[in-house]
Amino acid sequence: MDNILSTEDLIAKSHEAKDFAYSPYSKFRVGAALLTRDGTVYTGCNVENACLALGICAEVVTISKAVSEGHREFKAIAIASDMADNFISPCGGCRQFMREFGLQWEVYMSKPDGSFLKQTVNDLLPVSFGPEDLLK
Ligand SMILES: O=c1ccn([C@H]2C[C@H](O)[C@@H](CO)O2)c(=O)[nH]1
Ligand SMILES: [Zn+2]
Repeated sequence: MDNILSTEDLIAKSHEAKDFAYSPYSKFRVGAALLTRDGTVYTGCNVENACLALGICAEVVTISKAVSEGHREFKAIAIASDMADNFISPCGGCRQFMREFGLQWEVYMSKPDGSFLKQTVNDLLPVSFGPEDLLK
């Protein structure tokens, strides 16, 4: 990432977003902060439901907020949870959701102390199926 917003600031925003998590069933709070290529930042959190299967992940909420406001080109997404010992890692569904919008953007998986693990979407979902396979 370059001059737009520091990695540390994007991660901090993902931890702030975690405060809005609606997770009464799992009690597992997740926040995300997404940086678009034009420098706009969107945040989101997981949103669970009494019909448990309807819960949605923080990453899907956040990417959907951006796409629904016209953004499809992303530089990075930061993800936050309360786990002190593990970096929060996106589920398989979220990896596919990210992959829809490219393979070479960055995913920062963080801990509450701000430490992080950086991977590209392609690192997290190699040999993937994507829009290029359908939109020929
Ligand atoms: O990367 C992740 C992992 C889990 N969750 C949510 C889904 C569910 O609400 C709760 C427990 O799995 O955490 C996310 O939002 N993102
Ligand atoms: Zn997920």
